[in-house]
Formats: sequence, structure tokens, C-alpha cells
Amino acid sequence: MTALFVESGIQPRRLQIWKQKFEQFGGKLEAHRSKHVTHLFAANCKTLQDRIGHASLKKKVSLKYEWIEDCLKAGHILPSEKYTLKFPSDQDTLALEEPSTLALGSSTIASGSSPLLEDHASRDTSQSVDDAGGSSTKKKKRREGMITTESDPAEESHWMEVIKEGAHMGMLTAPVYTPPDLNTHITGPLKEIRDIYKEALGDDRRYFSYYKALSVLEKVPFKITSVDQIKGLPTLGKSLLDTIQEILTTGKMSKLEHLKADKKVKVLSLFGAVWGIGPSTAQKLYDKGHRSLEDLKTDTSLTPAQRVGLEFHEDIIKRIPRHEVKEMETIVQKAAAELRPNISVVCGGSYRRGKATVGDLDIVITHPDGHSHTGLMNELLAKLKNEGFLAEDLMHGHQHSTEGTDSGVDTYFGLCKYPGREQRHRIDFKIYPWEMYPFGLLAWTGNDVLNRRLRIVAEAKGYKLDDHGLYPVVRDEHGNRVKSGASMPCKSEREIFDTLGFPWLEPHERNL
Ligand SMILES: Nc1ccn([C@H]2C[C@H](O)[C@@H](COP(=O)(O)OP(=O)(O)OP(=O)(O)O)O2)c(=O)n1
Ligand SMILES: [Mn+2]
Repeated sequence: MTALFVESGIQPRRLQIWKQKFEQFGGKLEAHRSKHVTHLFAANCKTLQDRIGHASLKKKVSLKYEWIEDCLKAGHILPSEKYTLKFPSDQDTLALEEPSTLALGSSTIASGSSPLLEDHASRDTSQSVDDAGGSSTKKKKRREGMITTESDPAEESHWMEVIKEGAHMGMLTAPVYTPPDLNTHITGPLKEIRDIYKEALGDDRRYFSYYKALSVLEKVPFKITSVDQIKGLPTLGKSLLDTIQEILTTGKMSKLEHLKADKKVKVLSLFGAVWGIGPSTAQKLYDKGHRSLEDLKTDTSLTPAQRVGLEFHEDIIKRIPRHEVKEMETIVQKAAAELRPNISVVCGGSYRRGKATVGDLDIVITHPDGHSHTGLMNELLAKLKNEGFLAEDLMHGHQHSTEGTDSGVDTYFGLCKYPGREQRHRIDFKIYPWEMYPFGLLAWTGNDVLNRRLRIVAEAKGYKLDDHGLYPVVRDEHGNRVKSGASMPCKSEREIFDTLGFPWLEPHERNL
């Protein structure tokens, strides 16, 4: 997107922020009208028309600044139709007078335009201020009712280019375009089949091809009604386009229907959903003749953790309301603080991202003094078991010790109980040394899509990112990328984003 910002009627400081964010997000700014400019931003129709002239507006997309503001709030790029500035020739004259709600009072505007773009003298400042004063909700309502949300072919092809580019660049222009999924009629069945290949059948090749196709399809910003609209997009091969054609014409996906009707697939999906049972174990159990979860309970080959996963399967697949998670976080915080004053205990995962219900508790722990975290795990587990909060163990170990040495990160997976209830919930503890903590917190807050995107960005910049750190990478004698030396020192999540040159996202903006 190459944009020209019409500055009249906008507070300079605000404008400065939008400009900065716009460029950070991969947009280009032009100071003057030119053929490169694809988008115009303005407070309202009047300021836009005064600055640009009606004739030059034709081929450009004209948007209200609110679009930028709302994108920043949402944490990703939103469809822009709702923010289009329309002119009397496009619709009735009523809308012309409607000012942007972002236009500000006269005192702030008097300070003039940005020093960076001196050409943009605000000669119509007073006019737009008057407009702002006359804002009317009624008008706004009527206006919104008139805006068409139908997709326009030019807009479609524009976004095709954007999506192609994003895929081509390994999505470096993050955050990429992620509008609400308008194509659930297509992505729904594709997700189902993707999950069957992953969890039940363990077919990584097929899983991955659906996974990649979905990441593209979810970004298509218009409702797909014909495969012609999406031909040529990356990762969509012939057979996938045929499948989409079938969904569009019949409303069904026969391949999925067959898989779902297949008794064996049903059983494998059922087994694969149990904690600790992956596709290969599911297959083994099936081959032994097991067909139900009841059957599995009699099997002596299950590990103790799988047995626990099975016993409490119904409990742990239930989602947990946010307020209960908060209370349970407090229980852990109190226990940990009694063992180590000043300890930091944070519930990460979907809870930290602000979700109303969460699948499990992902507790991330550290101590700011740099050493008091050591030896804490066993003491904390004992205390919480004693209090009746922790119930069963699933796994305890130094899971992330990749170099064969003790990395200093201690991990525990288990089940816990909300006070006064027998129902079990999944809980994880990860205790990090202070210097690794920002990386651990970032990784366990997620979501997984963001983690993947950050890793891709890190890779492109010659690093390897994981929950331990951000490591410079070199090639070994076989040409493999290996970590070299110490992690880049980052004292906060924000410093990690900065080091990667990735626009900062608050936790609630990380639901990508
Ligand atoms: N394959 C995975 C699994 C997890 N994670 C990271 C991102 C997740 O957000 C975080 C926690 O994992 P969860 O499976 O607990 O996922 P969420 O907490 O996001 O969701 P839920 O509400 O289902 O627990 O760990 C990841 O990057 N890749
Ligand atoms: Mn979680």
C-alpha cells in the first residue's frame, strides 16, 4: 500500500503515530500526489477533495483514518470497505458533510502540519474543524446503512497480489492480512480434514498441505463463490481447487464425508484426542482390536500418563471460564510466594491473550534475582499437592534440554482441581531462569500462529528463536543451521519484538 495522508483536520501527534505505524506495518508514504499512490487517507470527504481534487480521486482507494486506528486496535489488517470515503457522485449528498470522528478541536489543529511533509499545508483547517463540531450520530447511522460490503473485482485482484506477496516473502510483512474468515463454508471442512490427518492418521504430508492452503484461504478478504477467484494463489494446487469447486457446487466435501464415515478413522480420532496418545499409538491400539475408550482402560501397555489422560479425558477436554483461571493462578502465586518471596508467577497461553474460556493453565514462573528459581519446582509441586490443588502428574522433566545439558528450564505437566470441585484441569508449569524468561513467556503466551511467524522472521534475520532465547545462527559442515553462541540479551518481550523488527503486539493482540 502506498498512501498519501491528507493532514487537514488531524492532530499532528496523532498523525505522526499513524504514519509511524503505517510504515512499520509495511506501508509506504508519499508526500505528493503521484501514480504510485494506491490509497488516500483523510479525515473526511471534504478535506480529501480540497487537497486532491475530484478528478484525481478516481483510481485511488480513499479511506478514513479510522481504518488505521481500528487495525491497530484489532492487531491485524481489517477489510477496508466500511471505511471508504464516498462522494456525492457515488451516493446522495447527505454523506458529504459527515466528518470523521477523529477530527479534533481547533486548538490542537492550529499547530500545523507535520514537518516531514511540509507540502501538506492545512489551508482548509478551519473548515474541517467546523465539520467536526457538527458530527451527528443519526447521519452516521444512515451513512453506514448505505455502504455496500459487496466485493469489487479490482479490490479482489489487489488483495490477491497482497496475499501472493505475503506467501512469497515468507510472511515477513507481518502482521499479515487476517480479516475475519469470510469463507468458513470452505475452511470449515478443510480444517476438519486437516485435523483428521494430523491427530488420527498422523499423515504429516497431507496435514501440512491443508495447513498451508488454509493459511492462505483464511486471508482471502471476500466471499469465494467460484474457484476462478482464487486460481493462482500460492499453495492451492489442482486437487485442492477441485475440492473447493466440489464444496461450492455441492455444499459437501466427499473426501471428508468418507473419512468421517470410516469406522477406523473414527476410532483413531477418538484415541488420538486422549492426552499422551499420538497417531502411532492410536494405530497400535486399534491394531490390537480396541474400538472404544472403555476398551483402552483394560490395556496394560498404556503409560501411567496416558492412563491419567484416559481416566480424566471428559474432564480435561472441557474449557475453563476465565474467572476460575484467575483464582487458580492466585492459588499458585500464593504458594510460590510463600516458598520464594518476590517470585513471578504468570498464567500465559490463551488466558493471557484475554480469551473468555481457556483449554488449560500455562503457568510461567521466574525469579528476578536470577537464582531463586532453582530447586523451586519440587517444593512447589509438593506444596500444591499438599493443599489438594494438584491432583495427578503427567510429566515432569527438563523437557527443553536440547544440548544434552541442563538448560535450567524446569517443566511440569499435570492435572489440578478448582477448589471444592473434583473435575480435573490441565496445568503446566515452566520455570525459567531470569535471563530466559521473556523468551519463555512469549513462547507460552502464543498463539501458535504468532510463534511460527516470529520464528520465520528470526530465521530471515539470521537467528533461531525458541523459548530459551534468540540465537545467532551459523551453518555447520553439513550446511545445517545451528545456534552459535549466546542468545541476544532481551530483558522483555518488547525487546524481542524490537530486535526482530516486528511491530509490538499486546498479549490480547496475539490471537492471530
Ligand atoms: N504446538 C504448539 C503448542 C503450543 N504453543 C505455544 C503457543 C500457545 O499459545 C502456548 C500454549 O499452548 P496451548 O496448547 O495451551 O494453547 P493456548 O493456551 O493458546 O490455547 P488453549 O486455550 O487451548 O489452552 O504454547 C506453540 O507455539 N506450538
Ligand atoms: Mn493453554
